[in-house]
Amino acid sequence: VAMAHLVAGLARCWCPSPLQVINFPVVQLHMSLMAMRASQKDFENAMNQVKLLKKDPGNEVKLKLYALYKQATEGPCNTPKPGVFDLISKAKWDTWSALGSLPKETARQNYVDLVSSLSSSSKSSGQVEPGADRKPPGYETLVVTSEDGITKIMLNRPTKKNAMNRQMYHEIMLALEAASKDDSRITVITGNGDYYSSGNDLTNFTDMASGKVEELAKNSAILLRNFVGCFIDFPKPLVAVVNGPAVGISVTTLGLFDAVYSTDRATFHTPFSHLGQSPEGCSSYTFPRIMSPSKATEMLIFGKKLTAREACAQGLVTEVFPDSTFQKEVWTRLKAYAKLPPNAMRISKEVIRNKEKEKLHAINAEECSVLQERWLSDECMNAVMNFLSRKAKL
Ligand SMILES: CCCCC/C=C/CC(=O)SCCNC(=O)CCNC(=O)[C@H](O)C(C)(C)COP(=O)(O)OP(=O)(O)OC[C@H]1O[C@@H](n2cnc3c(N)ncnc32)[C@H](O)[C@@H]1OP(=O)(O)O
Repeated sequence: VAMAHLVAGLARCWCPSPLQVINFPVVQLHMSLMAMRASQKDFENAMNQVKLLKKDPGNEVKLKLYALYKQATEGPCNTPKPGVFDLISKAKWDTWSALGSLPKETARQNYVDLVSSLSSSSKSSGQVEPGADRKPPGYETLVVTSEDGITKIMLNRPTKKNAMNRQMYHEIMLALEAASKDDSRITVITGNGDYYSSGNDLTNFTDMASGKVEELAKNSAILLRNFVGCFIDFPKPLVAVVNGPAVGISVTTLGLFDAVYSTDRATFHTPFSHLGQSPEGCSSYTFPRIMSPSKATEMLIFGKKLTAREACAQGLVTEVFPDSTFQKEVWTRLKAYAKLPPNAMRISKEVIRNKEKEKLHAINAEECSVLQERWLSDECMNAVMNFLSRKAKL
């Protein structure tokens, strides 16, 4: 349901008309192509053409259209930043704000050009296909359940070792938002299959090899910042049930959980240097504090892989359990914890987290902006290409 809300919300946000719907009638489109300087009339035409697009252009394009429309009509973003859990408004605000001081005329031209490119790639057959672009409700990359006072968010791409693709980042944010408001007392993140998660899905970077790499890097940095922001702000006790090896962002974000229970089969590593990347998930701040600066360096710079017992000795993991009894022991304990008074748990978390919330958000912003540059480096692109061409296992 939350996913449906986001999709519907974004479907509304890219076009000024409140009547905009997700399905588009199939209509032959007539374009004012390649106008060097878009007039107000061109702009109005483009707004009308947007409503006639046959194919849903996807959320990123809709956000871009929204931002360009706002910039063209109102100028630079001048509204207060929405809260981190107001996902749709925040995504819209971020995209508009990213346009900086782009002149109104240029934004108008870019809007017209973008609509033009969408329209020319939109096939027209003269028939309406009801429901063709409608997404089914629910999560595609997660299984989310709630019982015994515990909401369990299970990463569910076991054949890809639960690598986090863009869809999964968005769905985790939505699931956390929903869990923050449901009547559960504890929220758990775990993985399906033999891995907790192999971290960022490296195919997220495939598009960087072609076309608008700067734009993709910028959008990825915004997505990452919002994603990590949800962990910083999550108001209830958040527990990781680490059912197997964890890599990259699935390790760094552990520093933002309230407890981390691990099977003795799990390993933990962050191969950032191997990938030409740099730390994220606030790990540049949390890891040196949790471990010691030099132990954090071994992980974050040299990519040292820790066993579960080593990670526990370093303070990253709360407790390690034998794999054979892991699930039974952990869930028995969590069910007992979930009987504790919910308000007391929430308030205690608030007292602990509030001391450094602002700092964590600042660290998150800085890490994302450094990464945005890193993603464009040869070191990063070569490492990703190596993985995708199966030359290297990390
Ligand atoms: C929006 C952008 C935000 C960016 C945030 C940045 C985060 C930084 C990080 O997270 S860095 C960490 C990135 N992760 C990795 O580098 C891990 C890469 N994967 C591996 O090294 C290995 O796959 C493995 C060690 C995790 C597992 O090896 P194993 O041999 O046991 O299994 P396979 O390699 O055969 O994997 C099975 C299939 O899963 C696919 N896969 C696994 N991990 C990833 C991944 N991270 N990205 C994309 N795909 C992944 C793998 O390709 C296999 O798929 P196939 O069966 O179709 O070949």
